[in-house]
Amino acid sequence: MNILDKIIADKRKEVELKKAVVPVSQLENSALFKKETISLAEALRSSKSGIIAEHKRRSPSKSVINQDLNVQDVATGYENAGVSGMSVLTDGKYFGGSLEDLLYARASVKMPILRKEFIIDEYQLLEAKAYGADVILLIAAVLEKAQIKQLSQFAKDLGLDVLLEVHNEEELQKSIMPCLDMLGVNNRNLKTFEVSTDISKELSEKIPDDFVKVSESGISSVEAIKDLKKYGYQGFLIGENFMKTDNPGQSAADFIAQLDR
Ligand SMILES: O=C(O)c1ccccc1NCC(=O)[C@H](O)[C@H](O)COP(=O)(O)O
Repeated sequence: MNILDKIIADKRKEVELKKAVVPVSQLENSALFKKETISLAEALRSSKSGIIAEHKRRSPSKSVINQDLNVQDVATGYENAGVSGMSVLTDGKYFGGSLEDLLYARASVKMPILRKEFIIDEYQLLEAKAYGADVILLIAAVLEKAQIKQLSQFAKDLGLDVLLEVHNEEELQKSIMPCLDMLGVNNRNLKTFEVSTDISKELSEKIPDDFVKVSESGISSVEAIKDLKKYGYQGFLIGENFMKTDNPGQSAADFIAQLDR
């Protein structure tokens, strides 16, 4: 079984357990559930940097990245640096994240926040809303076309933006549908961990212009972003490059200063 299949198998069990412990009504009655969301797609359309900076403690491909920081400091640092949005990994087993991380990030910043999770069930979208997310990720590699349609429509009904992630043309072709806001190309093959921004470049012309294009993973240089902008990308999801430093906010600020030069 590859890592993605393992993550999804665990996620199915986790979601069923959570449903038994925290009823939907509890999520719907939370204060944040009623909060208006902020659109990441809009922020990316109007923003110069387009950086979506991620909070990521560890990962299956890199093991530990940084376990010593608190999420509020990371979030505030990113916002002060001028990123367009933040991504918070909420998976515990493989990434060391949690829904509490999302809650603390939400309490610290006003910018759009993406719940970075392996979404397979509407329940997780209710959780995303209840814990303060503005955006959710759907991964085409683990969802049928009908599920993408159902989950993205449910997210839109909750006022959440939808970022749909693909890694090849087949995933892209099955995923193009109106209720998505952003189309992300993951430069990391989640089955082999191979990383190359060439896949973002290859798929760029096949993504219709009405979607905001986001390039995800393995981005560590300003030159890579300048290059990807030529292919129409407006969003750039960066995790490890900032999180591996002692001060991710400062690292993002230095990066954005170079982009502006
Ligand atoms: O990062 C991994 O190793 C990984 C493995 C399996 C599934 C997902 C994985 N990452 C999630 C992400 O999409 C990245 O955290 C995100 O795009 C940022 O990537 P990076 O800038 O390379 O940290």
